[in-house]
Amino acid sequence: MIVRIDGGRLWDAESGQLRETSVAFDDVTGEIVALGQGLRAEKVIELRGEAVFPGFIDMHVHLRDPGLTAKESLETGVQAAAAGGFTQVACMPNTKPPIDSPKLVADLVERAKVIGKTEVHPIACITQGQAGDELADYEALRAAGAVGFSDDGRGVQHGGRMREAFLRLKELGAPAIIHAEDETISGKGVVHPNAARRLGLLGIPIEAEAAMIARDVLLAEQTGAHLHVCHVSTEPSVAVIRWAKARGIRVTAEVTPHHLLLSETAIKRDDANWKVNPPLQSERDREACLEGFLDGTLDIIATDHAPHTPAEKAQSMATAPFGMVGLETAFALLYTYLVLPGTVPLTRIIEGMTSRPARLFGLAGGSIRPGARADFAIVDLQAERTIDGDSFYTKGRNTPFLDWRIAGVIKSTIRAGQVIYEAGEERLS
Ligand SMILES: NC(=O)N[C@@H](CC(=O)O)C(=O)O
Ligand SMILES: [Zn+2]
Repeated sequence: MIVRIDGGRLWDAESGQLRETSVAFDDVTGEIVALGQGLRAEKVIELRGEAVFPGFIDMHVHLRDPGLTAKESLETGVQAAAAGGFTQVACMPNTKPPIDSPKLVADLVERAKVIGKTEVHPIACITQGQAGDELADYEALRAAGAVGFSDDGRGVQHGGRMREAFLRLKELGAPAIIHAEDETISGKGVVHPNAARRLGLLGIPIEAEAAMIARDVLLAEQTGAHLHVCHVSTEPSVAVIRWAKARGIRVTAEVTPHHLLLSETAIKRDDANWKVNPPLQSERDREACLEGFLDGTLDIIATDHAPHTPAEKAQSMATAPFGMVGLETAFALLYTYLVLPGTVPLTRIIEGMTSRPARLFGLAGGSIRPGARADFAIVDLQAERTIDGDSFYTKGRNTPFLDWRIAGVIKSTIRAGQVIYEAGEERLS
């Protein structure tokens, strides 16, 4: 059946504007058929001036399934994703057991299809069991549906092992997605050294991140593999990536909403909702990330959605796990606090959440044009709300953005021509 969306303002990537026009898609093939006025359709979705963006894509989320489902399950994770306007997410393998076998990859893809909400692209382990030693079977994992490889949650500490991984990934044409952290530098630290001093905690020296990025861009240069750097958070990291790109090294990078919006100066007390890895860094680091995102050094936005239970996060920062939830607040936070004040153009945010991740990782979607997959995030940019954990679809409540005012409410999300989220729908469990 041909379905038409009327009354919306469609995102036009070329002009970077919203345009009052219609779009028609086929809900059987799941593809966009045409844009413009007077399109024939058998069904009409009537909007009231909402913005229609390409479905958002998040290349870094933790769905905690299998094994850690007290924090999140595949069901609640993909519902939270859909509620955030995301039609595709890539999930990290630091589950229990870690995603290091083709069966675990295929299971996630299959189960997500059955749930029928956001599409899930598993990222499989670089090393077996994320133990940092024996390499996983990339070919088999890729064949099962892995979109890339990462030991996220930890960096691969052994440079020689990482070099072997790069050689194999180059052969396969798959990206190495790195959590950059030299643990001999970060040690047992939990926050930026300034916050550590204020609160009597252990600090994470900021060079723990850039030191490993420097190692890996050199390995990527020599091996020719695609290196993708997760959650970049410091000024020297941005400088190293900028240098590597200028040199022609195949490196891409992501930045999170929290590292663009918050710095360690905002941490007022020992509250584990503010504990994340890499940590909130200095104001100077935050500004460098913003600049890096604006000039394209940092390619894409990723949430690093990392749910934990309220009990885990009720602990002191010294012992609570690292991580913040982000799927349901990402777009609105960026829109309200970067776009509306004029700091970042809307087009850069949308590109960082749609077309760029699609292009970098060879995914469907990411643009609104005939023949593209009918993936849409439908957003009321005028509507405002206050961030309230009780309204979340994720099981996680761990965010430092509780009570922040935001503009931009996701009204509905469509993936491959199917409505996968409607504001106010019931929670899955
Ligand atoms: N980012 C975090 O603070 N935590 C992540 C791990 C990670 O992405 O490094 C987690 O799995 O909880
Ligand atoms: Zn990480």
